[in-house]
Formats: sequence, structure tokens, C-alpha cells
Amino acid sequence: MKGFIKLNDSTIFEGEIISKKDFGQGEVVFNTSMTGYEESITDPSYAGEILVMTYPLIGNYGVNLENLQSKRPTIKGLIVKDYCQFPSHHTSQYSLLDYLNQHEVPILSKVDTRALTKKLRIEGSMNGVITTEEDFEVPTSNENLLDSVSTKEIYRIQGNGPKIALIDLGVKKNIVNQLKSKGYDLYVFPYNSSKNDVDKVQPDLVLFSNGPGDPKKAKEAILLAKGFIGEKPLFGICLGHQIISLALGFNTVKMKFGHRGTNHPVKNLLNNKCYITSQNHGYMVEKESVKNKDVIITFINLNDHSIEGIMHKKYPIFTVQFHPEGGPGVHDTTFIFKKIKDSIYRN
Ligand SMILES: NC(=O)CC[C@H](N)C(=O)O
Repeated sequence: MKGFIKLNDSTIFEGEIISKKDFGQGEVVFNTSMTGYEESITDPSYAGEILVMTYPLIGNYGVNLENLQSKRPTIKGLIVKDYCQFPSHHTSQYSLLDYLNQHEVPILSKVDTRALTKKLRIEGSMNGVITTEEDFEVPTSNENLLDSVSTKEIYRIQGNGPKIALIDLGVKKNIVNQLKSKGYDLYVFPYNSSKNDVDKVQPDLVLFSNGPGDPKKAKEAILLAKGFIGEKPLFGICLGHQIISLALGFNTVKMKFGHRGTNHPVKNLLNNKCYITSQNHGYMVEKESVKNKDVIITFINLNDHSIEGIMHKKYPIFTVQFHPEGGPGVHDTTFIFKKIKDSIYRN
């Protein structure tokens, strides 16, 4: 069926809706990874977004549930150049189309994704709608994204190591797996937990996870992080990094088109080492706002020099904007999950 992606400046790109679902609305963002669509479509950080894959052939290795980052797709729609109808991989359980159909997520194929990506790079990410009607008005959404992806109940994944309170803002499965593999004793908390709730388990460290949307909207989590500054070691990944930065009094801003891909180079300013990292974010900590003399910038992005991590000199607080767990992507920075222990012992 003929379909369109209509952007909120009224630009229209034509394609073919190949899924059962023929409608989806969200912020239209692009990802430059050549592989990793299973992980990206189920990464809770993408909640509320329509994902454009710039790699032209998508679906060719099907879907294996093991690779998913959450229980269901979190994206509002997928836009591809060519959908591969005959996936082949020895671990594939479903075709991408069958999997997205099960969860009523639309796929728009045959789109000139190169032109669409250029448009988003020049004008910036914007809201859009996958629709069969060319004259459809692009709506805006006020969905509480954190509520849609965070756990509703506290749960524990027992380990023999230090106790981590993991504030689930939409945590990816690979982050949990990395922490589990290092033996941490995990208590996973809903995004709106109070300091009292977290204090009850007497954690050795509080970890704020990745997650969707504008960090400034995560008011409860910012307040929670504020309460722990100077009291407990803190670690943040992506949204968690932004939230801890806001709690420290810094500012976050929306990026023009964000970083979404698996080959983002970052440099560790403390030892001049460079790493290739997996990233997925549309906001960043504003460099000029990091004015606290006790806080240093640890990592920067080598493409645009934006902040990729900070560290507190007095308190055991450190954060990263990139995704050290990979999933999808490189594992160059998984050593960071071990480093968490050091920050606990520095306490
Ligand atoms: N992966 C993430 O945690 C994303 C953080 C935030 N939602 C952003 O887009 O910047």
C-alpha cells in the first residue's frame, strides 16, 4: 500500500507501507548502524520515535528474541530503503516484518532514506507521521515516556558483589546483563521512586539508566539524583548522565539531529585514549554550563566535541553519554562496568 512519512514542516517522502499497521507518529530520527536493528527497535531510549535506518538493506538476518533490549518494540515506526523479504540467519526466529506486525508497529519501505536523512541533518530532527493520507496533519504527543518503559515494581537480581540500586528509566537488557556478569547485586527501581524507597536497600551505588525523551522532563529522577549527591556513589548512562548533570546544576540542550549509530569516536581526556562507541541520544549536556570547579569532563565526542562523560573530583560520581554495553555495537568500553566497583571503594 502506498504510504508517506510526513514531517511537521509539511515535507513528504513517499514509500510503501508493508506492515499491517499503517499509522505511526513520533519524532523522526536516523541511525547510521549497518546492523543492530533488533536491538535498536527494542531500545527503550527510542520510545516515542520513528526510526530511519540509513543502511539501505534492513531485515536480512531476521529477528532473534535473545537480541532484543526490552520485551517489545519501543519505536513508533520504522522507515527503510529496502526491506529484505527473505531473511537468512541460523538463529533467526521471526522475520522483522512478522515481529513488528505482532506488535502493531508500522514499516514504511522504499523510502529515499538518503534524502530524508539529509533533510533531518540540515533542518534537525522533527516530528512526523507515517500515514496513508498525504494531507494528514502532524500531531504532537504528550505521552509520559518514562512511565511507558520503566518497571512498575521494585525487583532484585541477586549477585555476590556490591549492591547497586538501578533506577530504571527504560534500561536496556544489555546493561542489566553487563551488571549481572560482573556479579553486582541489583535492585531495580521504578523511575519515580523516592529516596526513602532506595535508601531502604542500603545500596553501595545508585545507577541512573538510559531512557527516552527530554531529560528535563524526568523531574522525579533529577530530584532523586540530587538527594544522593555526596551521600552515595552515582553512575549514569546516557539519560542517566544527563539527569545527574542536571542534578549537579548543569544544563541540557536538544541536539540538532543527535548521535545514533555504532561508530561514534570518543576520547578519554584523562589518558588520551580513543574508543569507538555505540550511541543513541538527541540531547546533550551543555558544555558552557559545566562550571563547577569540582567537576571535570572525562570524555568528549571526536566528531563534534560534545560532552561524553563527566566525573566529580570530591564525590564518587561519574557518568557517560555513550552506551558502554554496546547492544548494538562495539564493546570497547565495557570495562566501565568494572570501574563502577572502584568508585564504590573510593567512597
Ligand atoms: N539513550 C538514551 O538514554 C537517550 C537519552 C535521551 N533520551 C536523549 O535522547 O538524549
